[in-house]
Amino acid sequence: MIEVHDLHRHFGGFRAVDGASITIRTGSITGLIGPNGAGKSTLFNVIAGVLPPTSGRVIMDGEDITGLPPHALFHRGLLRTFQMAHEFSSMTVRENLMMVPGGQTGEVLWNSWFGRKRIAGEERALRARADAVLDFLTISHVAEEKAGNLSGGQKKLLELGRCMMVDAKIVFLDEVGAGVNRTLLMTIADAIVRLNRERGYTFCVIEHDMDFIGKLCDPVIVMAEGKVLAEGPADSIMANEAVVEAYLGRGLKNKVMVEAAEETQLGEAHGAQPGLGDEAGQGGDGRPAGAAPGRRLDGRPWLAAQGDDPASGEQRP
Ligand SMILES: Nc1ncnc2c1ncn2[C@@H]1O[C@H](COP(=O)(O)OP(=O)(O)OP(=O)(O)O)[C@@H](O)[C@H]1O
Repeated sequence: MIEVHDLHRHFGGFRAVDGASITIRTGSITGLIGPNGAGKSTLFNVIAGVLPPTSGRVIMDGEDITGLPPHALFHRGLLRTFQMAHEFSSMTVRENLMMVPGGQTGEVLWNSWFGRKRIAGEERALRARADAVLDFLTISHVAEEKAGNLSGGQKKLLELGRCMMVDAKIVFLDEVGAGVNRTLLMTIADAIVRLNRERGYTFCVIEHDMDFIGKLCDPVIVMAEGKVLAEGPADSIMANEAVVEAYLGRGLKNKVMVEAAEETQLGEAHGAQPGLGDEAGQGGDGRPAGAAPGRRLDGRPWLAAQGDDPASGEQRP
């Protein structure tokens, strides 16, 4: 369990995190949502040791881990992935996975001369583990591909795979769905649920896609202006006036709600089935066909369903 007590992180006079207290229960998939600039990533960075807090405490399983560097947290099984995936682009996908566990015999020059047998044995074991991870994530077909050639969604799966190469206890995922097409988002969601149920991983997930949050996360914690605004099951959070207002402000909220009601009536008339797995096409604004507007509570447009990260023009194998 992670407990965050009255955490502050200020940048000069600006309070990016302003007295946030949260609990991440062991075995949960906890969602962390909030409008842009709410302080979600900063909170992640402080918990994961990327930034020191201005004040406050982070406790993991009863031990104070406040301010420990990322490598120390890594050894305790606490990992954080980033909005932008951090792969070694000129190495293959399998190699990216194989290099995650540290302390390999071959890293020492002396051993590379005199410990060849041991190194070969370790490499075989690592390769087998990497291949099992790729199989679990259903991306075995890209094992030999240079990681730089992967699509945005495949890079996110690779990040998850890196967490699986060590025995992670708790994984902080930052905007796992950003720039990812709906099909791969389903694969990522499925991998998260299986890692949670079958291997006992705890997750804390920042995500703007409310279908994704609603299907995966319990509880959902909402941040606004550096503070925790609300916490609870996804459906009650999405119906929470204060939460919708924090995202939209009252004028825009009313407009979006009227549009959402109209759109729902239209969707029902056409028998549309909104949801994460809806791949029947798209609405004119880029969201999947039948998905109600406002599923992104911040009102930003949906990404195109075809291909990941359309803006980046990334090449996919
Ligand atoms: N290193 C920094 N220096 C100064 N201000 C920062 C720094 N990092 C973040 N901020 C500010 O802190 C606020 C919170 O940023 P943060 O990235 O944590 O928000 P967020 O909720 O993750 O937003 P988003 O959903 O857009 O990623 C923002 O106003 C941001 O500009």
